[in-house]
Amino acid sequence: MKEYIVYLQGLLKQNNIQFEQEEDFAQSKLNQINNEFGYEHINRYKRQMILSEIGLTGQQKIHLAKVLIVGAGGIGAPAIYYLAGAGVGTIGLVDGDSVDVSNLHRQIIHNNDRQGMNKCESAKKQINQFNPLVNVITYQHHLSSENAIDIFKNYDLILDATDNPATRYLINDTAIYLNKPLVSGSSVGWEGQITVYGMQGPCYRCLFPQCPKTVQNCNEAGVFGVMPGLIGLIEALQAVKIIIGQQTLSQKMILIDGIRDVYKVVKLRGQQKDCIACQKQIKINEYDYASFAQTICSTSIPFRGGYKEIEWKDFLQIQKNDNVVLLDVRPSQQYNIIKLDGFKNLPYQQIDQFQVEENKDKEVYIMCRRGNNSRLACEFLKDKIPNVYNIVGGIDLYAKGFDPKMPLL
Ligand SMILES: Nc1ncnc2c1ncn2[C@@H]1O[C@H](COP(=O)(O)OP(=O)(O)OP(=O)(O)O)[C@@H](O)[C@H]1O
Ligand SMILES: [Zn+2]
Repeated sequence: MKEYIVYLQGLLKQNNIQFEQEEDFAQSKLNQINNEFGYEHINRYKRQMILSEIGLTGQQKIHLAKVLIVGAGGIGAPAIYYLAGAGVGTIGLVDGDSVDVSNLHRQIIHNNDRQGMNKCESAKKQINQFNPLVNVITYQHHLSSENAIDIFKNYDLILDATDNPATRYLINDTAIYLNKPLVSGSSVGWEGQITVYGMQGPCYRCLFPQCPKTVQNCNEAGVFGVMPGLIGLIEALQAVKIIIGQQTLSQKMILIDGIRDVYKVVKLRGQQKDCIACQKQIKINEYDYASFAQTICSTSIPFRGGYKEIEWKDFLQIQKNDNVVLLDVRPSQQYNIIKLDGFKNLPYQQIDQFQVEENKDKEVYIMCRRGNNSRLACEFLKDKIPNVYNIVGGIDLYAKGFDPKMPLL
């Protein structure tokens, strides 16, 4: 009982809730637990309950905990699974996206039959079968500055399992504003990183007051499914350790390089006195997160002239003879997976290797994935070759207009 009261007092303090009679509150929680927590729970969780760090009290804390997971994608999927397996009593899920077949190599809580279904709904269906003792609450829309506080305030701790910097700052600011511990991870390519914000340590803004320019959230980067999987698992581990009062990754970060097998724990700098999130100087519902965290991928290259542009429908009418050169400037990995007849590959990064002398009297048509790098390639060649054309919209637009079944990479 005494241990419970201390734990509950901690929770109340964390959430800035003042209760006159904390003992009464603790007693009512205990009653709730006594009514809810029985043989069924012990049978299911006994293999972890016999661990000295968990025990009956720890398992009951886990049962009482309310954990919010934002994003039911690559990181969220294993986090949801393992937190439900561990017996977290209430799990909230926020995601407005629906299941796509290209998600399934990593988002293992979804399945083939649930393509097109909202991801929270799909995850809830899975958890209901997997562990019916868990109450899953779904928010089937994206988190925004308008709804974040209202959702977060119902939970004890937050997991960031999203993939874009604007949402990362929004989640950080809201969790810090409400004094909720935040477990935050990200993964791209073969890499992943994870830490815990708040809890007297730094927050995301303490570390990155300006949005890092290298942050990418575009699906262009590619990801090996195990990497977000690992990060999601460690997020679940951190969440449970916060609940049972064990040491966590606060002020530390795990960095994983899966292709080189490098696993590092680095120390982070502490909370910053001038951090506007930690100082609670941000009006979350008025803050423009999209402009603050504009990403490289969201920018599109404008047409600045000096070369010509052509639409696919006109390009397809052109006689392809020896005087016509077709260039695909996408990365070679993408070209090797899917290509259009007649196009040769020269990745944009190597455009300076284009044989100008050999081709300067020809018509050169350039395409890429969406029409941005091809514009840059045209800009590079426009003073060297008089007839350079950018094919507007790249192969994505071709697929949409002329071959709807073609996979978009
Ligand atoms: N503001 C937000 N609120 C809730 N969920 C979000 C928000 N922003 C992103 N997400 C979700 O976070 C998840 C991130 O998952 P993941 O990184 O695996 O990428 P994805 O968007 O599912 O896939 P892909 O990038 O291949 O299209 C997605 O399900 C996405 O919908
Ligand atoms: Zn901060």
